Amino acid sequence: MQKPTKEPRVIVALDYDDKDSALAFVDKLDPSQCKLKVGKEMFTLFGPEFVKTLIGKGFDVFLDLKFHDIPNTVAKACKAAAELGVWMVNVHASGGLPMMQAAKQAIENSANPGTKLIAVTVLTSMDQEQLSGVIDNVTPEEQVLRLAALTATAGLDGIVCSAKEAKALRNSHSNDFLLVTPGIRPVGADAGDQKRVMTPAEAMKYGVSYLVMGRPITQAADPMAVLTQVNDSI
Ligand SMILES: O=c1ccn([C@@H]2O[C@H](COP(=O)(O)O)[C@@H](O)[C@H]2O)c(=O)[nH]1
Repeated sequence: MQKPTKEPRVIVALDYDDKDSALAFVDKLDPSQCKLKVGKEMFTLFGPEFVKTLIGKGFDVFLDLKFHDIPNTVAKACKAAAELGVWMVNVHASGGLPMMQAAKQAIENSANPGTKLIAVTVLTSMDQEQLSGVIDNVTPEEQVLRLAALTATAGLDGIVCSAKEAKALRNSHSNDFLLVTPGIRPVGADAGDQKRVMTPAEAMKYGVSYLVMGRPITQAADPMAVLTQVNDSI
């Protein structure tokens, strides 16, 4: 009997400045091992065609462009992303309730109404000190919880946050509310510019839905070995 395939929980952030290197890596992967994330760098360099190439290879693609603009503009951008065929797209929750509602409505009215829409809360590169430069008297966790509540009110599918907030979030949001967490670092990995970090196994234990991992995999001497280790650990 064929083994049922489990949905992959790792989203590999393809932050390459060279398309050939990115595709050489992708060609070693199988869509059952991970999903893929295309962010601002690769989208700006290689555009929608690159995203379509990845979708054509059978991968679920998270288009991480973090839209943040007036509702009309964000809604049109989300519609365009959905019609590109991506699995997931995101906006900044700090754009506000009407902006998120407009984005959701635009996806529902698009040719791909099943496209997932999530909202960025507090970037995982921000610690208390950095957040204090933006907003007074609030911890990263308090701000994440507040923006998560706003995102849920808007009816979105979930949020981008750090795994550090997952435990508190699961007290007020069901498992259907997606927690997509960058800042994932295997034990001993370099944190780089990430401040709120956690290991893959710990993050899954606290109820994260998807782990976003870039450099620990793509810049490893053996990226496939790291991805296999992470998948085995969760
Ligand atoms: O809060 C956020 C939102 C998005 N990201 C993105 O995730 C990856 C993380 O890459 P690493 O190399 O594993 O640090 C990257 O594409 C970011 O743009 C984030 O890190 N934090």
